[in-house]
Amino acid sequence: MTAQAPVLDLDITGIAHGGTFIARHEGRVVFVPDAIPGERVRARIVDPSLRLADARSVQASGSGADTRSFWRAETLEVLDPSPHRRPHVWAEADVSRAPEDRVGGADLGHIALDEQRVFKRRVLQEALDKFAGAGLSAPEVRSVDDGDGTRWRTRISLHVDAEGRIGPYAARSHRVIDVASLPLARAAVEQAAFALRAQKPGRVDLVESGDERVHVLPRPEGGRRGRSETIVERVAGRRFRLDAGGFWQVHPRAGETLHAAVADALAGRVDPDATHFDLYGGVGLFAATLGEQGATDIVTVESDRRATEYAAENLADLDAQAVTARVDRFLAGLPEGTRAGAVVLDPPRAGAGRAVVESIHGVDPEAVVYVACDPVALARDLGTFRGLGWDVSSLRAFDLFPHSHHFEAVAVLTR
Ligand SMILES: C[S@@+](CC[C@H](N)C(=O)[O-])C[C@H]1O[C@@H](n2cnc3c(N)ncnc32)[C@H](O)[C@@H]1O
Repeated sequence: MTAQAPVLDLDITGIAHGGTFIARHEGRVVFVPDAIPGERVRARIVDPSLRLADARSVQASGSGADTRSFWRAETLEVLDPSPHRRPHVWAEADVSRAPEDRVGGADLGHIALDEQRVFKRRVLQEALDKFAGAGLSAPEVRSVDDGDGTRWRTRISLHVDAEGRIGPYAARSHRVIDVASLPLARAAVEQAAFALRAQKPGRVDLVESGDERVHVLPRPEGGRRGRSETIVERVAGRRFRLDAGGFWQVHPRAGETLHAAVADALAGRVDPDATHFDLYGGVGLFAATLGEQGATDIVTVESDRRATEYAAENLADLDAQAVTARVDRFLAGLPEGTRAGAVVLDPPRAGAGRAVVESIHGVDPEAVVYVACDPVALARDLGTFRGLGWDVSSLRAFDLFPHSHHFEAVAVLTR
């Protein structure tokens, strides 16, 4: 018999973290992209090892051939569309194209913008309920401008394949797709992307800096990632110098939005005599916020040496120390009895983790301000803080990644 992937008609009942949606088939969870809760879709199961014969035997016996608790699928056709469905904001990601030809990176772009934010809030609420303990309410995920959610990406990565094709990858694949538009990219970034010629296979990053110049950073396969040129970003009147290829938030309003949220959280909580910590500090954005709020003794900790060097320069007018270290090791090495004023942390997607949360608890700060880019990691870490006696005194969320499942949250913890 020819192996053939099963096609099923599925009712979409929920949204999962990561930009896919949830259906159930005979009790098993099926993750389905390009769908919306309330819809009925025709979808093909894509787990490579699962073929029609296996699926039938699983269905017939209720056990046996496939023991995984979930399947993955791809939407072939929307049978009963949601009122929130829109033509995809990126034509090359639309459900009308073959699944393998749909670009990735805009996994909510088929949903009305306001409703995307409702779904993001739901994802945060479900993560809080599951991992952070009872009684926390997810806030509204607020828009940071009144636009249509396009033209915000100051940073994009394109890929170059062996045939010299340049473009984004297809969703959940490493196949380069030729596209006629990059609607989430800033206009100048899109223009620079379409002007690219003859790149070596690998990746090409494009970065629009605060002065609206676009920098092209080729990253050929096997090439060493060297230093790139220095760029300047501006937040609340302060200049931040950084490596063009180094970390900086992607949305042009992100720096101001998060700086303002952290400043609100810190207001009245900065004791000028205490030592304050900016953990996962990058080039010093929130160390500067601490300084603006009256901190006079600030330590910013970051594992990337280049970023720390820039942080030292960027914060030269403040009494700030920029340390290159892994946060877990840095905190574990603090002298016994160290006490902190406020701690700001902005970890990568994996979150801070139990050991770091316990170390922060150990320095007994006045307040902890947690800037999060992953709702599940945030919820886990909030659960750990709450288990140690901390309260979540405020939680805000910002839609800094329209048309994708990502967003940022800022939590304040006090005791
Ligand atoms: C989400 S970024 C935040 C950067 C900065 N707060 C900002 O807003 O520009 C996370 C930063 O943590 C750094 N990082 C990742 N893992 C780390 C670790 N274990 N210890 C210290 N820094 C780490 C990354 O290099 C990155 O600069």
